[in-house]
Amino acid sequence: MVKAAVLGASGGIGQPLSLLLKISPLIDELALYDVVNTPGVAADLSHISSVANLKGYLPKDDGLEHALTGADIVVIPAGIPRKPGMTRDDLFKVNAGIVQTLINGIVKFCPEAFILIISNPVNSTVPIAAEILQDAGVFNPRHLFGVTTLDVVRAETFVQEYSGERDPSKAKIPVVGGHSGETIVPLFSQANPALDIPADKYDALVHRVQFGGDEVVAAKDGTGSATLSMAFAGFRFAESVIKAFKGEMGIVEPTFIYLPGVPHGAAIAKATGVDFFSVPVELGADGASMAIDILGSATKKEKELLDISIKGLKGNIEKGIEFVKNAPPK
Ligand SMILES: NC(=O)c1ccc[n+]([C@@H]2O[C@H](COP(=O)([O-])OP(=O)(O)OC[C@H]3O[C@@H](n4cnc5c(N)ncnc54)[C@H](O)[C@@H]3O)[C@@H](O)[C@H]2O)c1
Ligand SMILES: O=C(O)C[C@H](O)C(=O)O
Repeated sequence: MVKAAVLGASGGIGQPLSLLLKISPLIDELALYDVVNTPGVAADLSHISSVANLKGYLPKDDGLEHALTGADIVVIPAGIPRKPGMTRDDLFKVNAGIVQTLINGIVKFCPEAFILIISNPVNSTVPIAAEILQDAGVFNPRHLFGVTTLDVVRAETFVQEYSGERDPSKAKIPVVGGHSGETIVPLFSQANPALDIPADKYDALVHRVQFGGDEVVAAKDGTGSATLSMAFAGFRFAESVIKAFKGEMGIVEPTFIYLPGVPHGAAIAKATGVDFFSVPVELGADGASMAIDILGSATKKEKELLDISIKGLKGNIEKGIEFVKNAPPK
């Protein structure tokens, strides 16, 4: 039996993500929580003739407690999205508090669940979650993931003309670092199968992966950011976590983790100087079973990109940790 919960289930990401989870045969029970509209979203999705038994919850009547109790996996797309002209860091003020509230709920009602954080800025919201879980004495770094799969999905899509794959997802391209602008680093040199990117196209391709989110924000013209592609990416990552939990071997996904708490991660933390970083991670029944160090094989150009990424990430991570340290005592 697998129970999944979506927090922020009525939103632009939450609704299509909940649809994908509802039709997945891997999930037996699905709980949808949001501060608004979950009765309608749940009523609608509950008519779909698929395996998952689905219920919607609001904050009233202990909704968060009911949504989270017994959950094996919690996916969090709650929080405000960007508008043109904003950075993901501009979302911190509002979203840090939302993530704090929801992680406090997880501490109380399902501290052993896998936690998948989509809410931006991921570079800071994941450290916020880690710090809260740590303070509560329930932090299992193998169970906490910042979802950076959309960066991988974009890289696969944008290199299709060079990968020659009819199905772009067949090209495995590790994307490492963080999830905002220059902290995102596609390692095209590590693609499998190998790519032949013309030298004069390389910089534009890297830039497109790093700033793909801005393309969508601009096109949506003030009405939000990526929702449908993110639902696809969030579902792909959640499905990988669940498949590994159920015993499937050999699943590897890049994800933003607390490196010192995951086997083989401490060496990467030492080499980069940051504790939180997205790297390819082997998933197992207990979550992140091993961080895979591919940074040493990066090209000179990729190492320059990594240096820029690390510089940016340090401030984002520190900001998340400080937020929890300075939070008023509960
Ligand atoms: N990690 C990524 O790659 C990635 C990609 C796209 C978007 N995002 C981020 O995901 C977040 C959500 O984006 P969206 O487009 O779905 O936004 P949205 O505004 O459409 O939906 C957010 C939902 O969160 C709900 N919410 C707010 N506070 C809540 C709380 N305390 N508890 C439960 N639910 C709450 C809202 O009611 C709303 O339904 C944003 O922060 C966005 O930047 C991340
Ligand atoms: O760009 C955004 O703000 C949303 C998301 O992080 C994305 O990469 O599309």
